[in-house]
Amino acid sequence: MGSPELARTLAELAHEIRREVSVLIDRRGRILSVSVADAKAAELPAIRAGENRLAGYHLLHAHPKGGPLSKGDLSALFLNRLDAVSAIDAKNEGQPGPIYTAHLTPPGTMGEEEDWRILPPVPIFQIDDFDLGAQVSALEEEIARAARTRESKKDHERALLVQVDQGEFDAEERLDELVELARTAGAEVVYKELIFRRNLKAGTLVGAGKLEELTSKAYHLDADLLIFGQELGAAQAREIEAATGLKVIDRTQLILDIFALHAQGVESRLQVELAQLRYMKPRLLGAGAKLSRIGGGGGSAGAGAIGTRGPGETKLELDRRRINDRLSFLEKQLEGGSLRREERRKSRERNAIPVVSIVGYTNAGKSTLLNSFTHATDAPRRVLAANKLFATLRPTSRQGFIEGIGPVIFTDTVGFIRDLPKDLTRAFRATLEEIGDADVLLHVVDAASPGADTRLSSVNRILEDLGFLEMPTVVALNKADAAEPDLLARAIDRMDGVPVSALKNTGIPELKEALADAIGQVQRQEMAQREEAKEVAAQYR
Ligand SMILES: Nc1nc2c(ncn2[C@@H]2O[C@H](COP(=O)(O)OP(=O)(O)OP(=O)(O)O)[C@@H](O)[C@H]2O)c(=O)[nH]1
Ligand SMILES: [Mg+2]
Repeated sequence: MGSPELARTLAELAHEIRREVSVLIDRRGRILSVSVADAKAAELPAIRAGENRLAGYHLLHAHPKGGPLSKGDLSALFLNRLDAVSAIDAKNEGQPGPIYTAHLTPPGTMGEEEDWRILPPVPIFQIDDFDLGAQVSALEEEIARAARTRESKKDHERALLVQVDQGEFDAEERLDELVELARTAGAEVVYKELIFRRNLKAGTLVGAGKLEELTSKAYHLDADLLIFGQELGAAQAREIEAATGLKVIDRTQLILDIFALHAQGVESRLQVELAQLRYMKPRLLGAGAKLSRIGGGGGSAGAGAIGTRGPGETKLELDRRRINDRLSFLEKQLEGGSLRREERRKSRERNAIPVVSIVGYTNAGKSTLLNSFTHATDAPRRVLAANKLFATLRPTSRQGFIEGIGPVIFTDTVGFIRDLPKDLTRAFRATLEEIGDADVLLHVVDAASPGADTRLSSVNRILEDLGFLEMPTVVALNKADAAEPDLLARAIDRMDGVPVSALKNTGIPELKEALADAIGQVQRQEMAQREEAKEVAAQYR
């Protein structure tokens, strides 16, 4: 690890020019570079992406001010996966003082100790005594072993989740929702954190120090995916990737990904692809830069990696030159779709059979309720209901029956979510507009999970955007079986809803009664309007 002569020369030089001096030494003792800079700014070769090894270099440097290893030295060690970093104390007129050395600790040791181990300082003449080589090979062996275990058990990408709390009242809920989204996308959440920050940092959102902490967490928890609950700008995502070496995606990408996984039918696939391309387009510009991935497990960039999935079997086409062509093709295709829908709408006799649109937050139990309404508990009539977000993407209609009304068509719709990505709202607008064809809306609320009120208002906000807030609406407080009784009682009061359990089939008759009332009212109104029109017509005859 360098010779006493080299150490002495460095100390003299640092003292003379009053700057830090660094040299990079490879494992055969050859000096690769010399820089007048501290460890963080020293010139270092790029890390070999995806390799489960150390960099193979030892950074030796002299501090004119003296003292042990600084925070900057240690993070340079960590972030660059150096074999070791050493600092020579040069404050004594260029006479080299003790040498401080640190090397990394093996991954998976979080909580027990730091990311690095600082060895006891040694006087310069003992510099040849330590066998850094043995230390380093032991460490590399351990890193490789961890990587092998990881490869063998890895069917899920392991992810760190970060939600920035800017003082929103529902920050905690947002983090929980992010966990659900990540889980639905097939990630294994190994760490989550709510980071309080009133002001976001332009480049890194959470600041360089926090990113370092997260990099360290990822190293020890063997994760290579970092998911942000905030939308990241293209430049921001790249900066965070560069700083952490992790694959970085945001909530929007995660949602797009889930939609891509669940999209069924030609039209939803086109809609999802359109939304994905619109979102990806600015992010592909300038994304050619090679990223170093610390701890990257090799396979993670393969087929089906989170954040790169396309709808159905098609992998998301990332060729920038073809994006524009594809975008206009998709837009044209979807335009055709909405025209066809328009015609269908016109040709259909205006609701000879009343239509109830089931709307609500994702995972509220809309599909389960549809099944329970239409007694479709057996395949193949059963609609997919699953404890995953956005299980339903395509509107499905089933005929049911309501006492006093007769046959009724129930339509299941795509679930809503707070801050639905703009591109997705746009893409699904045509689908969502079908909600407006209904006579009555059935708004399903999950009354058993915390935050029912916020979810109810998020849904109402989207309905308002679509112009459907004024439609006659019945609120169902679902999952009554799992709800805290007094919380449920309060929710009934506040939201004026009917408690039901779609799963246990309780409260269904009462809910149908409420729907019958609402439909009856709509029918009476329509009847009155028709009568009025007839009278007006009669006057002019
Ligand atoms: N305990 C309980 N769980 C329910 C009830 N209704 C639905 N669930 C569960 O909630 C989860 C979501 O149900 P879905 O019917 O798929 O919800 P959804 O609203 O259609 O969801 P998306 O289509 O993803 O928007 C499933 O795991 C259901 O089993 C209920 O009354 N009680
Ligand atoms: Mg559903």
